[in-house]
Amino acid sequence: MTKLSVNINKFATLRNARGKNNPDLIQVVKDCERFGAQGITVHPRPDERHIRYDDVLAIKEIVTTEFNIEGNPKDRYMQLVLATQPTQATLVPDAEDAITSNAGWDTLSHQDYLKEIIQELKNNGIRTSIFVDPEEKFIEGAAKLGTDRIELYTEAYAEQYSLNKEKAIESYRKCAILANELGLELNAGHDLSLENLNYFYKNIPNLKEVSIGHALICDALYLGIENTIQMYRRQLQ
Ligand SMILES: CC(=O)[C@@H](O)[C@H](O)COP(=O)(O)O
Ligand SMILES: NCC(=O)COP(=O)(O)O
Repeated sequence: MTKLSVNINKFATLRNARGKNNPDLIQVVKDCERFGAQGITVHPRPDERHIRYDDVLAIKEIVTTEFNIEGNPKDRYMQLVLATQPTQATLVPDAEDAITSNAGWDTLSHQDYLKEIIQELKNNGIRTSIFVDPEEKFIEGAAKLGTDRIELYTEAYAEQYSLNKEKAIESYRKCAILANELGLELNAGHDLSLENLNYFYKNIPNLKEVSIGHALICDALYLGIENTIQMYRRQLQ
């Protein structure tokens, strides 16, 4: 089964626009889970422009599915993750001023750094995932880090899907097969949508989880959040 983890960052963007508490993220988490989300993802950024660090601690108190915290494992992220004890920490090498995540790890040149962080997270019982571009050398590098999972960064797939979906999936499928052979579990995310999700799911073996936010929230504006979550779940069948 491939689990759908709903990234709720964009609900927080909307809340922050008025500086009050509408929508209430605690209610959002409860409702997303009730409507079929099998996980909740957040990606707090240093400027707290959407999810805030104190949101993360509050969500942990009520989340009943898998809780996934994404971010660059600098001191503040590590303190937050260790205090929160989520199901999974997804490490993303994004710059402080990045509009959104825009690259995966070079798992070869950051071996020692990542190994140490992964070990610390695993010593605390937290599952780890490493955000990577679909390049075989980075999958091989990830397999030496001791991480439980990798998350394939799907922006390039999403971008190319409408032009040539067979070509768009090629490198992802190769990397997924390699990850399976090397004993790495597999997640995927970024710009997955109702348009491109099912083809990805059908072509990627043993996909454990997709985390989806931006497109899902945009769809929900038209289709409603309950219906939208159900529609995304159906793409994973
Ligand atoms: C790690 C990743 O793929 C990103 O998609 C991220 O979770 C989204 O972050 P923003 O919501 O800040 O764009
Ligand atoms: N890890 C990807 C994620 O959480 C959501 O990415 P997006 O759907 O907002 O692009």
